[in-house]
Amino acid sequence: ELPAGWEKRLSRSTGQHYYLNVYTKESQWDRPEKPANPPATGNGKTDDPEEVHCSHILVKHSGSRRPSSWREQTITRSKEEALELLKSYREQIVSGEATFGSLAAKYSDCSSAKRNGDLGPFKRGSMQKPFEEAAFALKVGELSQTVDTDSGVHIIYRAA
Ligand SMILES: N=C(N)NCCC[C@H](NC(=O)[C@@H]1CCC/C1=C/[C@H](COP(=O)(O)O)NC=O)C(N)=O
Repeated sequence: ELPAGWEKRLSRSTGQHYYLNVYTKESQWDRPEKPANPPATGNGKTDDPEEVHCSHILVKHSGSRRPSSWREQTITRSKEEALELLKSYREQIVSGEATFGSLAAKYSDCSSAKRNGDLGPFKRGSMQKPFEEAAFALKVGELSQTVDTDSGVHIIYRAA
């Protein structure tokens, strides 16, 4: 009996059997011992990855380390206001009313807004700790809750 989430297939080229992870579509020759991770939201990748590829929406506030951005010369909103804004963006994304990228492009106080919030792939050690911890805890395809850094408050989407 195969562990859950795997299928036994026959390779036409070699006539050998191989095993297909029905969630990630990855295949392997060796018979799997562990059940395949059923995806919670993304493709179930939860092992601590070498690097992650994330996008974020940053809303700065008066306590930000650099209370200025392409959007606003001097940012004076309070942290509470910033959190309210971010929560409304998160609700719009979760409800499907708006896409992450479109809200990042319009409202993110980070220069990555020009790339729909995309930060590209990064390893541990490049972002501020709270951001890194939240990003590396996400599954692929998952959206974080609000995250606090010296830059302001963020929501993070893990693309890969
Ligand atoms: N490796 C990549 N892609 N870029 C280098 C990022 C450097 C890193 N940045 C951050 O940690 C903040 C929080 C997450 C994203 C980010 C973006 C900040 C936010 O805006 P700021 O507070 O700087 O005005 N803008 C750029 O750096 C840091 N160690 O300060």
